[in-house]
Amino acid sequence: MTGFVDLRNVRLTYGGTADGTLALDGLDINVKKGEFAAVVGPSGCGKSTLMKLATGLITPQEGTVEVAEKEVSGPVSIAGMAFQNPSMLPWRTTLANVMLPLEIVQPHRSKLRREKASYVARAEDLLKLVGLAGFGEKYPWQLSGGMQQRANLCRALIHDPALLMLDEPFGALDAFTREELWQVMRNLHAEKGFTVILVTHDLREAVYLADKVFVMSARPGRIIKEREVTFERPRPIELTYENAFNDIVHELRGLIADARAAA
Ligand SMILES: Nc1ncnc2c1ncn2[C@@H]1O[C@H](COP(=O)(O)OP(=O)(O)OP(=O)(O)O)[C@@H](O)[C@H]1O
Repeated sequence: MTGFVDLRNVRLTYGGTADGTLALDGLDINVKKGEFAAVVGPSGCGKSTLMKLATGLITPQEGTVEVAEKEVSGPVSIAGMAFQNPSMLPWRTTLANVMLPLEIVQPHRSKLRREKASYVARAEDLLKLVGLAGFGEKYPWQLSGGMQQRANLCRALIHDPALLMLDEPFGALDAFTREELWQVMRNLHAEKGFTVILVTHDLREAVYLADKVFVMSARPGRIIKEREVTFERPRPIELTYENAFNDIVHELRGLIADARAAA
């Protein structure tokens, strides 16, 4: 069965095939529509490269990349992205930052001027969903790191993407704020039903949020394990202190330790 995001037998070398860096080799990954997938693996194994391939920022030398049953040959407009650094524009209010993609992505770009009020309402609804109701007129530098990352998630979702790509979005936050943001992410996914691929070094984060965790080998990266996580949703944060949860975290930790040792 083809998935919503489907990479097959992908090989990607940076900087020329002869003397470049072979980042991925023989990588297969299949994420179904609406699924929350997490990708974990040793440092430098090619996780961000996988994200760049799935969003069409780079193309592989070998293999195929399909999103929504279409071969990817350029930037994927149905994807929203959020990274570790929210990089909000300091001269724009939070609301104006959240609305930025609408000025770029079609069909919103053409409709923005005419339908401004409904787009503003959409942005305000998103801010409310992540707990930032009333903060739209503040500037990013008036927000805490956790609040900026909440706004960053809104910006990634403002054009209603079918696919959300998250690359270490909670990595720079303290442990408590991170757990709050996990719950925000859990609620957004339940409410909107988009497909998610989350790259993370935090195995607890992967197991808490994902339906399926993909474990990568050391570079050149490929998928060495696909681990289903079947805990009932919505998942309470207390789940992360239960034995069944920690057993999966330890299992993943063991796989990554072995992958590092084999490198
Ligand atoms: N633009 C580039 N040019 C050359 N080499 C690159 C480029 N981007 C990444 N690489 C190399 O490709 C390999 C995979 O990098 P990538 O960033 O995908 O790994 P990662 O798993 O996301 O890393 P980390 O866990 O440290 O965030 C690394 O060896 C990296 O140095």
